[in-house]
Amino acid sequence: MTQTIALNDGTSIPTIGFGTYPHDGDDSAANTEHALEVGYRLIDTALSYENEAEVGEGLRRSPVSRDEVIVTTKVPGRHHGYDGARESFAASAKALGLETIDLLLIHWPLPRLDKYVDTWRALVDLQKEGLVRSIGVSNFTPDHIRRLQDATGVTPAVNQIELHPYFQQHEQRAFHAEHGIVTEAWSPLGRGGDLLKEPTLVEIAESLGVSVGQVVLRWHIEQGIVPIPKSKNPDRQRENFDVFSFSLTEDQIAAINTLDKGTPIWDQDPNVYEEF
Ligand SMILES: NC(=O)C1=CN([C@@H]2O[C@H](COP(=O)(O)OP(=O)(O)OC[C@H]3O[C@@H](n4cnc5c(N)ncnc54)[C@H](OP(=O)(O)O)[C@@H]3O)[C@@H](O)[C@H]2O)C=CC1
Ligand SMILES: O=C(O)C(=O)[C@@H](O)[C@H](O)C(=O)CO
Repeated sequence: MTQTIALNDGTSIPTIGFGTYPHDGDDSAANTEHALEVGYRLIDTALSYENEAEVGEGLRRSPVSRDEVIVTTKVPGRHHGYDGARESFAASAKALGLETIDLLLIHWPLPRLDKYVDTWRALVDLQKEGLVRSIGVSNFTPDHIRRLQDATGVTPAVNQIELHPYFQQHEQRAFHAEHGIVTEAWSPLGRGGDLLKEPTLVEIAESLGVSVGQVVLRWHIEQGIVPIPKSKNPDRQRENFDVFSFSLTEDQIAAINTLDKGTPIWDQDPNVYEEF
């Protein structure tokens, strides 16, 4: 059975999800279908990924029942504002072929536009209307989240942020813990780069007889962080989900915690980064 983590709105989500961007021209439908076969029950997409139709097709092809799957999508910068966010929801739902979306996030805050609070008001209403089950944000700093709370009284259920052993985001996570926000980790494997060759991780992986990727994902899960690894490779999709039959010791977690460089791998500061 899928392990889950509670959200602050009374629902829950699986402790690991499946990222779907980018699939490099591959068949997102086949990837989604295979991910469901492997056992993933949390699927991450976005209007901007331009693959919602294929993700929806994968859901329909799969024998896994719709109500077992949490489908996440996101409102991009070009749809910020109250009406824009509602239009974004409608476009995503249509593309996915779904009447309701399980988790809708604001993709980036784009503070210069100063529309993320109105965008949030739309998500709050969509949730009240039963069109969206849970609502959250992505790439929001504590200041951005405080503004949402002050304006609406509604705290996001989730904040999806870059998070891996090289960028551990301790302050942001402490803020989330204080406010009952679940942290989702994008690029949990550092996009398969140098992180997976890191000697400390290689040593831990060898001692446990698992892969470095599995160690990294287990590190997330053991700290209550929900990783959403992406893979277009069926074997790696399976490997990344196979992280529930071993655990890390406190010493191993402490050793991984020393790897934090304190800076993101990509130059995407949420205070200034704009993606439309
Ligand atoms: N909210 C946001 O702003 C953002 C959200 N996201 C979401 O997060 C998801 C994951 O992040 P992403 O940036 O893709 O990075 P990941 O850290 O998930 O890394 C994906 C890369 O690692 C490779 N890989 C996957 N599994 C393994 C493994 N076990 N061993 C070695 N290499 C592996 C993949 O290659 P291959 O496919 O060949 O296996 C791919 O190149 C995205 O798909 C998207 O859904 C991502 C960025 C920003
Ligand atoms: O993948 C996403 O969700 C994004 O927000 C992208 O911006 C991603 O970070 C990227 O590909 C940047 O080059």
